[in-house]
Amino acid sequence: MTRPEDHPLAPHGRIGVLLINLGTPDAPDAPAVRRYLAEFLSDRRVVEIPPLAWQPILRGIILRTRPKKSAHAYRLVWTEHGSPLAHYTRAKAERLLGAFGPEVTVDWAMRYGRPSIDARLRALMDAGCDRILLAPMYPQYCAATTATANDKAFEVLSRMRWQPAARTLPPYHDDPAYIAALKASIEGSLAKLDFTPELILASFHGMPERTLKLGDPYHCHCQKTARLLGEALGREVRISFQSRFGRAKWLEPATDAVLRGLPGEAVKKVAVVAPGFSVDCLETLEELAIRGRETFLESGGSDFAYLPCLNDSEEGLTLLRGLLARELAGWIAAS
Ligand SMILES: C=CC1=C(C)c2cc3[nH]c(cc4nc(cc5[nH]c(cc1n2)c(C)c5CCC(=O)O)C(CCC(=O)O)=C4C)c(C)c3C=C
Ligand SMILES: [Fe+2]
Ligand SMILES: [Fe+2]
Repeated sequence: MTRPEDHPLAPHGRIGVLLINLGTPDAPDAPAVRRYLAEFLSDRRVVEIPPLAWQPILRGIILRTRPKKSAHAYRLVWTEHGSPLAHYTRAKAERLLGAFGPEVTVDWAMRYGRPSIDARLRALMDAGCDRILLAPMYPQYCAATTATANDKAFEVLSRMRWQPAARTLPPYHDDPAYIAALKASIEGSLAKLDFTPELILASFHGMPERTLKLGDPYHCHCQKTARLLGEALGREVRISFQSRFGRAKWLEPATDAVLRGLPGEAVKKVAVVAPGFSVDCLETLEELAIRGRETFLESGGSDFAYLPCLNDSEEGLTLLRGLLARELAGWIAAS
């Protein structure tokens, strides 16, 4: 492995930024989804059941039944560039290359699946980086997302004799720049609709309710984002939680139940947004834009729109540039 002092392009060391997202299967078929789910659902930050009790359920039931069903859902959203989650995450990294000057390189990795955090951290070091900003792509902190991404990166570093310096991007759920980016993106999308929604529903990924009682700030972060977004837009933004998994009680209200109930409250026209997802993925494009629409229209709604995530839009990139520049400021000034 090349070390900073012998890298031909970077005699004084370079700075790396690693955008980290959740991960996604390599292909929309059952074997690839099974490999992905086996890694994801074996993470003790995600499923907090002791492995002796959980692994038999995971291997015996879930990994036998879910991959086929999920692969079908993935096929509905798969693009010519592959999985939307990977495509947009890569696009963000590519479009940020050069944004912080010649000393800073930007790369991307996935917590589960490929490209792995291990491989991309080593690639950054091979390119001469001796300072690395780890940037989990989650506005709201959650142990099941933010913490496990950082854990994995530090686990990789823990095996190195000579580590780079590392820091992590904090959550940005209430950052004015994030709220402003959401507002601009949502207003742009609303302007293109051929109907006027009576309500904006902000759907966040769910979590077991127990994690709230154990002190995870995720639920509070989501509530604050939704409140600030409503204030910025000057209209009601209702919150809900999607993607329930397993039998435990999850955060409520559930997105599908809210969509089913809205027409009964005389809300017939709805726009759904997913501010917790930095990029569109299975959970937004299939669960919200396809199944959510069906649920709402079958329940008596007349008009439904799913508004896209920030993805690699100008608003999204301006936000990310600002967030990352703030973390890099000390390093760039010093190097
Ligand atoms: C115990 C199970 C799960 C917890 C806890 C969980 C938390 C959580 N997840 C995200 C973001 C994403 N999840 C995605 C897919 C997905 N999530 C779970 C389960 C839990 N998530 C499963 C089983 C799956 C796979 C799909 C399926 O079989 O239903 C994705 C999309 C990935 C993609 O490839 O597009 C995202 C993104 C957050 C933010 C979160 C906690 C806050
Ligand atoms: Fe999830
Ligand atoms: Fe889902």
